[in-house]
Amino acid sequence: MANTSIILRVELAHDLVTFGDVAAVISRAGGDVTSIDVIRVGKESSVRDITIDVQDSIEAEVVQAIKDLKGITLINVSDRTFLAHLGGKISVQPNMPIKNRDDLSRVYTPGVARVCTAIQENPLKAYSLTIKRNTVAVITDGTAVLGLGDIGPQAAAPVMEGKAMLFKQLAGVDAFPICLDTKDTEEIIRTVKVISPIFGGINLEDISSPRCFEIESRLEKELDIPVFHDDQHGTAVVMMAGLINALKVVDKPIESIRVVVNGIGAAGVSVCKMLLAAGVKRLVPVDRDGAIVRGQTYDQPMWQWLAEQPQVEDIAGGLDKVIHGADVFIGVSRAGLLKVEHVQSMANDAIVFALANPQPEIDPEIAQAHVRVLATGRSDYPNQINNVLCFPGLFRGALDCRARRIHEDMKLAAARAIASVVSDDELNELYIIPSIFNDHVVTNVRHAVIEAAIRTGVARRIPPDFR
Ligand SMILES: NC(=O)C1=CN([C@@H]2O[C@H](COP(=O)(O)OP(=O)(O)OC[C@H]3O[C@@H](n4cnc5c(N)ncnc54)[C@H](O)[C@@H]3O)[C@@H](O)[C@H]2O)C=CC1
Ligand SMILES: CC(=O)C(=O)O
Ligand SMILES: [Mg+2]
Repeated sequence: MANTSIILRVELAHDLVTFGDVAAVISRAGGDVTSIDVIRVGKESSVRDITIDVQDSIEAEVVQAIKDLKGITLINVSDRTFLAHLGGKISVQPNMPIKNRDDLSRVYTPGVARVCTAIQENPLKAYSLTIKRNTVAVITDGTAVLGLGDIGPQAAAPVMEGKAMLFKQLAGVDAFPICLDTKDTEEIIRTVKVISPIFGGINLEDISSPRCFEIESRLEKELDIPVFHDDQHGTAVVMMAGLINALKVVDKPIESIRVVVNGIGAAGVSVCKMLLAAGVKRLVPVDRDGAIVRGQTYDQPMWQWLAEQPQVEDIAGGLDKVIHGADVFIGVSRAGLLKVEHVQSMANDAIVFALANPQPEIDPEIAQAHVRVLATGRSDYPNQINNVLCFPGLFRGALDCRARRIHEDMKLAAARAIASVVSDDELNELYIIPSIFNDHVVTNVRHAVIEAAIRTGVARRIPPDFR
């Protein structure tokens, strides 16, 4: 269950109620008081801010319990998550102050004109004389935002701003959120192309499938900067890192396992591709109409591609049937689709990655007792498999070596680099994947990505630490 932190500003009438009464009511209703600030103390009443940790599902009950208390006036309720979003989460900062006319004439007209001309004569100079070398566009159309679905470009913005914050804080990359008010594939492709000159890379985000496949592959062909759909490949990379380590915990070789992937959308297709590239021999992709069966025909080109792969089983049926005997379940679908009976029917030492956000395919509290290794996309449980472990270091590496593109070798190298952050001594059921706050993650991913880019000839620059 998700917890939230709320701040209640209350006035207490001293002759009717004490703070002890208030704390007792909060505790009985299921909240935890984490701090109290005294705002004003008068003879007859006092005003305090009470910060309370509470599960989302009972927030309203806790607030109501306080309202019902005699002698209490509830002045305001603020939610710390909403407070953190006030005014947006990022801003643009100049790299130097403009203090006088001399500065002005250098950073702006007339001085700037000479720099413009230099770039016109040699476009590669854009990398040294503009923000291009360190700037990534985070582009969405708002059609598959987290597990919330098609909520539109404006509502998608807080997620894109969050990604931009993570890019900057974790890897020093300047990322800019761009929320497009169109769902038309051709219009999205054209828009991204025409805004691309200022960017060193394109991170596509939360664009629903199957349009995301066409959009990404066309942009990859038509642009000379890396284009990376994070929900596809970032997820697959981090899933792979977790699986490498989870398989060590259960001591099963990757060639022997049977894997069910639920939800063959953006993330699911890339997860399947990466599993095949890593050596999985028995794969069952499942979407809302049941398993994608080897040899059958599908309208969706990526499903058709999967149905042509020899490692995909020719078993038909829903999750109820195909999950029997599976060693690994990977969910990139929707909340609550994996039932406890499903997990109980899996092979011994089952591995379950329930990655749907914000609510996983199964409640971790319920699943834990029936599996050997459990991971979710959430930060409030152990083993968080989230693409944030990948995209900052991956783009840091791609920008530093001015990679033309990000290909499969670079992704697999990133997966291995993330997995390697957890040493064999540390590895256990509850620690298969490092924390995003582990400094080695970005450093190792960057290094592995640059190495793979140089080895495969897509790097246009050798960074100083590789010379
Ligand atoms: N933990 C992580 O890092 C990440 C998690 N995700 C999560 O994975 C989920 C899917 O994301 P995307 O692939 O971007 O979305 P998407 O919309 O492209 O794909 C979702 C797929 O699930 C399928 N689906 C819906 N109901 C189903 C059912 N009853 N049984 C089987 N499949 C069903 C849909 O038909 C679709 O193909 C979301 O919850 C998202 O938040 C996505 C990216 C990263
Ligand atoms: C984490 C992420 O990118 C998603 O859930 O869509
Ligand atoms: Mg996403």
